[in-house]
Amino acid sequence: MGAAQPFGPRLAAAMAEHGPLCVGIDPHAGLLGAWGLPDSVEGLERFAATCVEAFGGQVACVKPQSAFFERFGSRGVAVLEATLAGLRDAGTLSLLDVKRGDIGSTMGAYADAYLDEASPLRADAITVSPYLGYGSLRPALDLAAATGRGVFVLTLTSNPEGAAVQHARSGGLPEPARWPGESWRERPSTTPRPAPAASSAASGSSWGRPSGRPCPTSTWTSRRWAARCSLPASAPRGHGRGPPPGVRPGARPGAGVLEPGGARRRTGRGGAALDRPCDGRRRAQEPDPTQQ
Ligand SMILES: O=c1ccn([C@@H]2O[C@H](COP(=O)(O)O)[C@@H](O)[C@H]2O)c(=O)[nH]1
Repeated sequence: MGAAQPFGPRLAAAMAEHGPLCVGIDPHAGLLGAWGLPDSVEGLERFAATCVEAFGGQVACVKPQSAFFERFGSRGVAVLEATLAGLRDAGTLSLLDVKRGDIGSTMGAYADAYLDEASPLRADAITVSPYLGYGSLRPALDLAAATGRGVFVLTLTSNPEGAAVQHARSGGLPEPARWPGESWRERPSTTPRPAPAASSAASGSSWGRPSGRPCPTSTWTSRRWAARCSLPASAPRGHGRGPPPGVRPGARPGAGVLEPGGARRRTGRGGAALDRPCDGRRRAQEPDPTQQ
């Protein structure tokens, strides 16, 4: 594989032509019903085909949610294949929302399923979950880079339950990935601060976070998109060239338990000590346990 144009410039071009809108296809039972369609594979097929016809060639990107196709089994997955093919034929970028994340050969198989040029379920980009560690995503990141596809890594999601994990803080051992520059502004100056350029190059991070926005929202998601797409084509993009921002190179992962209520419990030597979940506003007010 070689000459595929990277996804970033392709998305930037699509947005320049059609605007920043990414249309989600989420055919849940209620929506099918509202369209006067049965909650069946036939209804799904009709809904998805209408979306392809309506949005193909009109918007920068379409995001089918895989779960709403998978719930109908192999026939639903066949509709998803047809939907992705229809978008391809229309020249519209597809972002398949599958939120996959696993380790080793399993992650490799997910990558093959969605990012390989020969796969019937290939999309222009997918969503992945970094819960098993950003490095576990490497098979997807590498294949995407090789085939000119994109990988959107979940960081902050819009659901309220996400904060317990996504905003958990470590006790000085490897921390959850942070937005470049986010935590360092809040911390005392004794905290080591990586040089911004080195940090972003090492992490391959390409997201930008608007400052002063403590809570994730759906609107926020589209801002991240815009920030990502406005980066120059030469900027490193999520290829796992190093630890994420806020994680020291060479830092060891370890085990830790997040107790109900947020109390911290170490689970052994080198354990990553997650303490309490918090939202951004509380975090700014609370003392930082790593500085005590
Ligand atoms: O943080 C999030 C939240 C939702 N999604 C996906 O988007 C659609 C629905 O979003 P709404 O906010 O309900 O309109 C669905 O496919 C979710 O899985 C997401 O990707 N990230």
